[in-house]
Amino acid sequence: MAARRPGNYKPRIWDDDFVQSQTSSYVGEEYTKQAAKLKESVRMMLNEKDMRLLDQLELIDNLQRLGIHYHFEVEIKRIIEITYLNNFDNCEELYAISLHFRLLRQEGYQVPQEVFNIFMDGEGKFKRILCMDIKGVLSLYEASYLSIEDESIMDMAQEFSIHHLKKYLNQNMDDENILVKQVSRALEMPLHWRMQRLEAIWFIDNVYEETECFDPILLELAKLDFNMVQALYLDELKHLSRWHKNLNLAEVMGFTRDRLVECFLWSVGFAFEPKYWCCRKWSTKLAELITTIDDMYEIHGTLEELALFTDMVDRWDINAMEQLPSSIKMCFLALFNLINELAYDILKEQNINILPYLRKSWIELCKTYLVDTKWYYDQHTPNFHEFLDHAWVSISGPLLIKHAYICTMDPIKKDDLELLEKNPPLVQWPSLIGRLADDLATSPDEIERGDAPKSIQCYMMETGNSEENARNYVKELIGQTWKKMNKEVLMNRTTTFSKDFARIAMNFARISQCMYQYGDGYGRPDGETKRRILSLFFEPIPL
Ligand SMILES: CC(C)=CCC/C(C)=C/CC/C(C)=C/COP(=O)(O)OP(=O)(O)O
Repeated sequence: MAARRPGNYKPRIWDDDFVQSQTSSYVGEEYTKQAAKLKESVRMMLNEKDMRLLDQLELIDNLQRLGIHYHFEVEIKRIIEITYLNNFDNCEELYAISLHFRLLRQEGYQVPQEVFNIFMDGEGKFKRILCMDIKGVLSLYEASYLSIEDESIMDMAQEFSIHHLKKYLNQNMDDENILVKQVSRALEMPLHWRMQRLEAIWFIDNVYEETECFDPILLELAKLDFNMVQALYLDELKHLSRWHKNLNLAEVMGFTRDRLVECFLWSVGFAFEPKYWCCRKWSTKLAELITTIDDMYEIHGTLEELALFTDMVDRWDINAMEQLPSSIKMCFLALFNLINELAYDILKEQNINILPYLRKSWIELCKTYLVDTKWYYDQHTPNFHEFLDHAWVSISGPLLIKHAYICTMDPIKKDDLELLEKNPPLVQWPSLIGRLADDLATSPDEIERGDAPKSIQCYMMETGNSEENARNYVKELIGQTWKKMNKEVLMNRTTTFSKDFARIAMNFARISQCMYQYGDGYGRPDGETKRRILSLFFEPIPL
């Protein structure tokens, strides 16, 4: 049965010649020394004994927003611990309590929602007078996104703050002041959901200099560090671009999206810190390959070919390859080689054979793709929950998160691997958010191409609701899933994984929401995605 149909994807924007021609001057000892000096000054600030607790929290908040907190993990951990023990009992300021709540929950401390009781009136509502303090309301708004399920005070806080921030924005629409900018951006997407690296550029460019606690040392370090890390990313990208050119898979396949640099953007959103190059390298390669395989199942292969491909992945068997057309043969061999190479690297470095484990996650993904294809041929529209039950796997989140574990953890723990195989909440929730964000953005193109129905269409078919209602429902579900993820990850209830890995897993949700924030930033990468790539990888911040 022939099934090939055009994908109608936009061509790639960045080719290898462009990437290799780029240079950065932010390399070498001179910059390293300058950065080390600045870091020392910041460390002294963090260690200052007489600093007020609130000033310390503001400093941490600014370091995080500026994207340089990763240099000061030990100092930040110590301050947060002290702050938790001191409990902030004497403070009655909305801004401060909310900041305290957000920063502590972010680090996994179980600050109760009742800390906000002092801001409630006799009817159990937030006092109206608070709306005079917009800085405080904004802080409350950001804090409310650190909530978990069944926290009615936090739900009220979110509703209250959204209402008053919108009102403030309407009344100050033409004002250029810093608070207006911050409120407008926050309402678009809360800080807790944002990709950190892009947030750093925005904060450096638009906000920090105008804040009350501005410190030129922090700004200098933030700009310098950003440019030095950008130089590092450029080297990584050159390496990956050479690999991609050599592989030549997307070019030969023809029908698929060719998105190496965009895949690297996903990977930087996943794990931005310089020490995670191994994770960026493998996630970029995997994402490139998954994209090709996703397109193969969705638009290129026939059902017979795809069933055979799935079976070959299941058996990890190159002997059956001859029965496949050459494009699909190439795809299988590329997959086979890449995964064996990763397993070889880990065996070499850590003396663990992770191949059986990697294979399982590929089998899981390909089998899910095949179900999609069968639904497409049978013209079957699953109900919403039937769809979601498998679609959080088909977004490839579980595969990427599990591979990220392998690339970031040393030593890899057998117990962790066994737990990850069961797709614990730490894997499920970020993947589900990725799926829902993708469906919100890609459904118009998918309907036009005649792809299998995704969550929006399944919800509409099942409930008879309009597209707008379906979209609102999906947005609501994203919010609920964040709360579940906060509970599992931040409150550290069931996860035994390290905080670093938990953060990387959560970042899968963040980078997905970022990529699909203004439509399909991956399938159509010539708009906001292009601008983001330029500023993250190719344009240094002027010092
Ligand atoms: C963190 C990291 C490295 C992430 C990489 C994410 C990535 C590029 C995955 C590949 C899978 C994919 C192409 C999803 C979107 O396509 P689609 O909208 O066609 O997906 P669908 O067919 O499943 O709806």
